[in-house]
Amino acid sequence: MDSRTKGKTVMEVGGDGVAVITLINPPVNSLSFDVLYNLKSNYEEALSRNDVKAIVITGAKGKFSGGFDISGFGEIQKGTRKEPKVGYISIDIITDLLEAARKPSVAAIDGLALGGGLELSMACHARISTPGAQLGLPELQLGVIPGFGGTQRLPRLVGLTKALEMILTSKPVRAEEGHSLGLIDAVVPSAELLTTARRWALDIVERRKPWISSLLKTDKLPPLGEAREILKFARGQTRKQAPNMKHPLMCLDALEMGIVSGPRAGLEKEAEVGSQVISLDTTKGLIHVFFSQRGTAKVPGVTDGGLVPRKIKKVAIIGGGLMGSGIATALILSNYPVILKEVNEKFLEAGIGRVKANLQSRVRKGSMSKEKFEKTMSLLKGSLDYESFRDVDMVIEAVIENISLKQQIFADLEKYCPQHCILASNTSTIDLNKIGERTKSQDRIVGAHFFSPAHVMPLLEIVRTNHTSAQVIVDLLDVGKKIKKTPVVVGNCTGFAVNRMFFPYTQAAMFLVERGADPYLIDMAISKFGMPMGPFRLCDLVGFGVAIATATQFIENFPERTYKSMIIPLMQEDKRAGEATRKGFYLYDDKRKAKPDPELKKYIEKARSISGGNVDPKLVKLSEKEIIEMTFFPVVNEACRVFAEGIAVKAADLDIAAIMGMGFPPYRGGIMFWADSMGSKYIYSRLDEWSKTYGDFFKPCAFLAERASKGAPLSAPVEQARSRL
Ligand SMILES: CCCCCCCCC[C@H](O)CC(=O)SCCNC(=O)CCNC(=O)[C@H](O)C(C)(C)COP(=O)(O)OP(=O)(O)OC[C@H]1O[C@@H](n2cnc3c(N)ncnc32)[C@H](O)[C@@H]1OP(=O)(O)O
Ligand SMILES: NC(=O)c1ccc[n+]([C@@H]2O[C@H](COP(=O)([O-])OP(=O)(O)OC[C@H]3O[C@@H](n4cnc5c(N)ncnc54)[C@H](O)[C@@H]3O)[C@@H](O)[C@H]2O)c1
Repeated sequence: MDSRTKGKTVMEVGGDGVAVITLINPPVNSLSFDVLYNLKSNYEEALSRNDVKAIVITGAKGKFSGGFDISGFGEIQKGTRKEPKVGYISIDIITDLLEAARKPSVAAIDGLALGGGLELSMACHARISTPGAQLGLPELQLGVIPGFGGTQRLPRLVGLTKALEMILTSKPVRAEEGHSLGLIDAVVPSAELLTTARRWALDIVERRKPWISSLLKTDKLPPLGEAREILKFARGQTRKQAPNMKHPLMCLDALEMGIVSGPRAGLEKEAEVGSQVISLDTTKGLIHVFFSQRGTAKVPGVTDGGLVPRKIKKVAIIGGGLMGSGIATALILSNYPVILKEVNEKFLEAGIGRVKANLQSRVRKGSMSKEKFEKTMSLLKGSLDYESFRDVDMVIEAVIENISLKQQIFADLEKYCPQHCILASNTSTIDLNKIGERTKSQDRIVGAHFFSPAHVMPLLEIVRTNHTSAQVIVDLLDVGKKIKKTPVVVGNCTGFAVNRMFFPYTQAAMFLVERGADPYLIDMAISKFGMPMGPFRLCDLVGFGVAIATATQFIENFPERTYKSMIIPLMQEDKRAGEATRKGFYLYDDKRKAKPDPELKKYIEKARSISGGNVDPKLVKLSEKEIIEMTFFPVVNEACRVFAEGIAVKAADLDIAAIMGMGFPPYRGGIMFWADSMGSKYIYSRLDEWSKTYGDFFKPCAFLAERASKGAPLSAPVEQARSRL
């Protein structure tokens, strides 16, 4: 393959008169412009050759196609590639050349047919797949819309309601479901895929099988009035669930146009809005997130050295509390045998009970069978001592946040565990060097920082000290992948990356209410911005015990930039400690529904008198934009410090850490991406102004000042910073 081209297709014509065109663009046979233009040439040749009666399209190496090459969108956004004429691929090539051809085509689908891949197959006259195939239109997840006719053909093949479900949720279906929906014509074993597809294609030629153009089907479409009602409902749901995004509604416009005015008009609308969505900021953010998420596992100096992950056969977890039980759940769900150690029978039973409850909730929801539950639980063994640790390959310590206890545990682990065993801690704040101080095993000590609930939250911060070996990082990256977490490798410091970014967020919110802003309006503005909840609701959820423990770490380690608010400690004194006590910033009913509490004022006023601050009329009347900036610019400031210190190697890692660890809205691209959309100069100037009025909590860091002075993006690589990785 020419190194300048991205992928190709090859065509082989068999003695049976079937031309097999294979999509080749590893690793997922994405449809790059090169692949698409090659496909067009192959097709034209197949149509012009007298020895070709029918065509089969398939993908190389067990994958049909993962869809349009997503980097192509980036090229168009950056202007490094000229956008083809609107509708050129979907109408001129896929519809008028392929689907309307006078020779039939069959898609032979193995592995995956996603996005443009599934759309290409839907333009074929039949689809044969293997049992494991995944079929879906996940485009909305990327900020784009199905743009190769998917908005028109999918409803005609599977019905409007199912098509809307598949498109709006971005979730794929398996082959069997695809078959029962009418998306797939036959499911056959892998070894029979091509022969069946060839035969099917010839059967169409010989009229033994129907020659179906999906675009012309109408039997699955509801009557117009009903279709309009269904679409109206879908629009309402979409507005509620994705209020800050335009592209899902634009996608519905294309669907509706096809139903109301016919498929050709629908295709034209799809092409028109498909082209418009590419330049939306939310689309840029989501595409950035797609690649950044995959980039987190690429750690310079670690993953580029040819190291192969060692097999982790057995894991031990110390502490079966909230975190330990969640981590154990995540591991056994991915078939790792786990030993859970606790301090006594009662706590052990409680820990195992929590794991059981985590799995039972899946059984109740129907996502796990009873047999699978039993089998998964059988991977978990309890222990009250270290005897069974003699053959474990990794230990994850998850006991309470107490340095001397953790130090003792690591010293014990060194005695009982084999020499190769990875010694990981789930600490959220403590310096790992301190934890390993009483051992000689610094090279195998690492942080495995899960987020609560550990079996649900997708992020795993892998914390590396100066001594942690590259092999240990590679091993943990592999475990992370196997338990379906997105790992972000960070350096060792108080709070690592996520908690360091989180802290100024809640602190800024406390500062604002002490100076007169309304906490409930702050929460509302931040939810509207796209966070799952505002900082006050979050503090209630986490519990004030954890909030105070974290604050203490920050006050000790970063005193110069910590805003010391007494609101939470004052409430804690009155035994209102958040949602668990039914009282915090909000009051909670039996159903955990939160409602504002007029008594909160009392605590705010008392905290204000302790801190000596005054109500500031400007802060009482903040606009939503100002609330967002005053809470998130301090986060950007801290993210800049984390980046400059080399705690994160890439700004994009902080974007993923913020999205997956803090709930930052993915369509804003992550904290650094969002900051760059506003510009370093603007952020610097705002922080600088606030720091002059309100103090050092807002003071812009040197990195931000430097980038602002050059007008440089915050996400540009740090050349000079001494990377800790
Ligand atoms: C204005 C006119 C422009 C032209 C018209 C455009 C119209 C577009 C029409 C079309 O409807 C749009 C699309 O098709 S958008 C793409 C839709 N497809 C997807 O969203 C699938 C995305 N990929 C995945 O979900 C997963 O990668 C996977 C396919 C399920 C595989 O998962 P797995 O865990 O095995 O591997 P990963 O680590 O995720 O990926 C491996 C590497 O492959 C890269 N990659 C995956 N998919 C694509 C893709 N579609 N385009 C480009 N690259 C892709 C991924 O980045 C990984 O790369 P590495 O370098 O990290 O190895
Ligand atoms: N709670 C969170 O949201 C969260 C998030 C990320 C990380 N963390 C970190 O995870 C760790 C655990 O937190 P948690 O919330 O699960 O605490 P927890 O109090 O719920 O659980 C701790 C458990 O450790 C057990 N334990 C104590 N000493 C032990 C010993 N010597 N051997 C075995 N078990 C022992 C206790 O009996 C208890 O069940 C802490 O370091 C915390 O900072 C917590």
